[in-house]
Amino acid sequence: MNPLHVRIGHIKFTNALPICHFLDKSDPEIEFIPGAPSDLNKWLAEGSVDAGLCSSLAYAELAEDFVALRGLSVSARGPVGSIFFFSKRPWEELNGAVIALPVISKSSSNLLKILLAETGITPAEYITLPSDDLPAMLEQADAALLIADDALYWSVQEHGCHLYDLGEEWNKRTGHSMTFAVCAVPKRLIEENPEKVRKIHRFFLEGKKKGLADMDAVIAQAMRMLGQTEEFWRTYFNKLRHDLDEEWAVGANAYFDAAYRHGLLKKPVKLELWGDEE
Ligand SMILES: C=C(O[C@@H]1C=C(C(=O)O)C=C[C@H]1O)C(=O)O
Repeated sequence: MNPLHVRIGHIKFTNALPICHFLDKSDPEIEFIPGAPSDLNKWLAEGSVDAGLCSSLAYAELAEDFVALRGLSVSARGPVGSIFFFSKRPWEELNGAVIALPVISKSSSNLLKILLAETGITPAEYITLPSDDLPAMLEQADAALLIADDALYWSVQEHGCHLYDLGEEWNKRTGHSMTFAVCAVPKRLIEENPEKVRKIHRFFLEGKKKGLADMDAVIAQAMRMLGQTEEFWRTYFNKLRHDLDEEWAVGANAYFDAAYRHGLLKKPVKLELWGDEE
C-alpha cells in the first residue's frame, strides 16, 4: 500500500460538520470511515484507523501512545447545545436514581458522573443503553443522558423532563471550557511516517477552514440530516468551538484531572498537542 495512504475515522454527527463536511472525499489516497464516538474510540485503540476525532476521555486513556492534533476539537465554553441530561426529577433529588448513559459516549458519560459526584449525588446505578429513543431509556431509568444528534433531536420534542446542558453545568461549577472530542494520532505513526501525519493534519485543518468560511453550506447539510430551521443550527454552531490550543487545553486538562480524582482515569494525564495550525 502507498505509504501515504490514510485511513481516517470521522464522527458522523452534526457536531463535527464544521470540520468534516468539507473534507476532500475525492482524494483516492484517503479512506473515510464514519462512525459514532464509541466506534472511533475503538478503531483508534486497535489501530484500524490512522487518525480521527474521538472522545477526549478515550484519548486521555491512550495518552501515553497518542497525541492530539493542534487546532481540532469539539469544544464549548458554557452551553454546548447537544449534550443534554433529561431527568424526571430535579438534579438535587437524584440520590438513589437509576441513570441511563448513551452507549456511543465516553466523554459526556464520565462528565455526568463527575458532576453528579461533585454535587453530592450518589445514583443507585448507571446503565448503558442505545440512545436514539429517549422514552425507551426513561422506561428503564429516572434520568438519561443523550449526546450529539440524539440530544439535538429529543431536546426539541415534548419530553416533560428537567433538562441540563452538561457544557453549561461544567462551566458553572469550574469556570472551564469543556473539550468533548479531539483528533488523536498515534505517536508511533509520527515516528514512522511524520509526512503522513502532517498530511492528515493539513487535511483536517483545511476542512475546518472551509467549513468555518462557509457555515451556510454546513447548516444546509445539518438541515438535510436532521431538519430544523437555519436559525436553530446557527444558534447551535455558535455554541461550539472546534479549536484546540494551550488555552482550550486548560479546560481539557481540568476535565482529565477531575476524571482522575473520581477514579475514571487510571493515571493523571496532560493533553499533548502536536503540530502547527498553519
Ligand atoms: C459535543 C458533542 O461531543 C461529542 C461527545 C463525545 C462523548 O461524549 O464521548 C464524543 C465526541 C464529541 O463529538 C456532541 O456529542 O454533541
